[in-house]
Amino acid sequence: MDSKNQRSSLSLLKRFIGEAVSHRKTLIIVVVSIIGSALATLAPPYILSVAIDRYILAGNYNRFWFIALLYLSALTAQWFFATLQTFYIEVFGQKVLCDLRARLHEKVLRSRLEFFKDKSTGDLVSRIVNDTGIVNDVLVSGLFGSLGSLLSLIGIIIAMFLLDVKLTLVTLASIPLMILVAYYFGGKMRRAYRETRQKIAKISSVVEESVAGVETIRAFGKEGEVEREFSRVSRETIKAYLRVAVYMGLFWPLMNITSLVSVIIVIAYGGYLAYQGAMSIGVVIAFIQYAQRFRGPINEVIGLYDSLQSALAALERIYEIFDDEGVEDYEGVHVERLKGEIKFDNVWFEYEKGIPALKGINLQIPPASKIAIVGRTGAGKTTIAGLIMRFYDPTEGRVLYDGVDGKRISRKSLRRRIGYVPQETYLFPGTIMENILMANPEASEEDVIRVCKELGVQDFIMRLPKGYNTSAGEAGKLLSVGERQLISLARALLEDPDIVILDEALSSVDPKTERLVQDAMLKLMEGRTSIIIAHRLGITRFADKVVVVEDGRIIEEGSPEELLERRGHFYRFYVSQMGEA
Ligand SMILES: Nc1ncnc2c1ncn2[C@@H]1O[C@H](COP(=O)(O)OP(=O)(O)OP(=O)(O)O)[C@@H](O)[C@H]1O
Repeated sequence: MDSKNQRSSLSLLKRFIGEAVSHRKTLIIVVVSIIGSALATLAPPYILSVAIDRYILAGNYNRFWFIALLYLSALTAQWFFATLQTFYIEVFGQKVLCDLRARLHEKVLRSRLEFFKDKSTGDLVSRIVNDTGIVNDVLVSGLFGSLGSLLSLIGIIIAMFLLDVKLTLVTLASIPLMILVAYYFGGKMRRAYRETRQKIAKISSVVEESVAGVETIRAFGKEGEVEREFSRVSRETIKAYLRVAVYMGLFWPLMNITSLVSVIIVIAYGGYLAYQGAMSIGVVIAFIQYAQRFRGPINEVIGLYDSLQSALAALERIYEIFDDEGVEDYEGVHVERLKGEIKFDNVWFEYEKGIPALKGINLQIPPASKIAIVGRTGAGKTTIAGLIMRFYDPTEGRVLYDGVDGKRISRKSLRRRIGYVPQETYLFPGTIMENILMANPEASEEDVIRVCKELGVQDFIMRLPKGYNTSAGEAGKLLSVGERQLISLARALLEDPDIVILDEALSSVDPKTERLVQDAMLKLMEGRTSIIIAHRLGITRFADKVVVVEDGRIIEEGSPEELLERRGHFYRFYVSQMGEA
């Protein structure tokens, strides 16, 4: 890592810690329990040495109960603080994690749509779920665990020095060996373990892809290839797990043996000193116990160092989302109701710099009028709708609502007044009832039923296994595109908007449902400013005005009759579509 990277990692870490310490109360309990735990670890070996020297070897049994009780209390304290530490580190970690995830999720929901363009869903999910998990494991649990370990290690060394300097120096000679083993074999073990997680993620993604693409896979007869890919990944996973088993098998026994080296040193040298009368047996036994306690902390601290890189990388991916500036602002005046006049005033719009999708659109939509937008694929119809919803703001020019620049109106309140019926209806998790109710928090279940009856949606909802209480997941499988769009229409009607935007479903709908959809659309449009993105031109006969868009420009506009008479672009579209029909 170069120094610039190191500096930015350090600032990321500082920023993270700065945010994490806001959970002050839990943090204080954690710190107290870590200190308590480190101190409590030191006591038992010392008490044992006193018990041996002053009581057992001295034959002083009448007050032995006292030292035994002390020993028991020290063990209890050790247990108590260790439990407290484990639990509260987890509490603290989960609080930080929950916070981080909630903020990330909120940020994603508030991001401008441009933000999603260069990110896959999988990538975002992984940042919000996995990366935050890694950060919590390493930077919260790992860091605190290591802090505790380091504290115990320092405590142990100080206690040993206080007992005997020479024996301490000799015992410490085995520490470099332990560090070497923990670093080399432990590192290999941890890397192998990380690989197993990657392999498992790979298996999940293969399964996910084959479930999502099952129809395409069958249509192209690619089952064999997908199966082979799956078994290849499965075999790699097995190999990765076996590698972990080998390194685990090597590492822990080796670590035990290395720590026994220090014990042997203590027994040999300490025993020699005791034999010469320069040291008591109790102190030798305390040393043996201390020496055995090196192993855990050393492994933990080196483990943290090892996983720090991946945690910092995860932290970087997390803050990349936080620092993306493309957030939708919800500022501006709040509108309760709109008359519904919309005006496009020389509107230009670019998704990508230098490539305009709309090129100087001028369009006047009077209140309660019906406008049909037609044009070839990619002409800019959906973009016009997106600008009315303020999913995007014009690169140049203005969109005015009742004469007020859209940029001055709060997006939330504006959208609340616009009913949007997309081509593909998204059903939220929950029941059909909840799915329609969400459009208007003030509406009751009776309102939903009334609206559904009005739109002629009631019949097919009642045919679902549990009627309105059918889950969206189940309903989604049972309903056709047209029927789902009807639910969307019911939602929009319940919202009682001033402006409606209808993106007609492209997929072929059976004549009966098509009739229902059309009637429902007309009902929704009644008395409201309506913008219909018309793919099938039949619906344009209900429009006051038809606007033909091509390559981001309006190339023709007028009433449907006028345009048919003019025998221009609209006429040619119409004739070719009717001809196909
Ligand atoms: N998110 C986007 N990022 C970049 N370019 C886009 C994006 N969405 C649309 N475009 C481009 O903007 C232009 C207009 O697209 P738009 O979706 O508005 O057309 P449309 O008339 O609605 O087409 P369709 O009938 O296929 O829905 C197209 O050239 C399209 O490639």
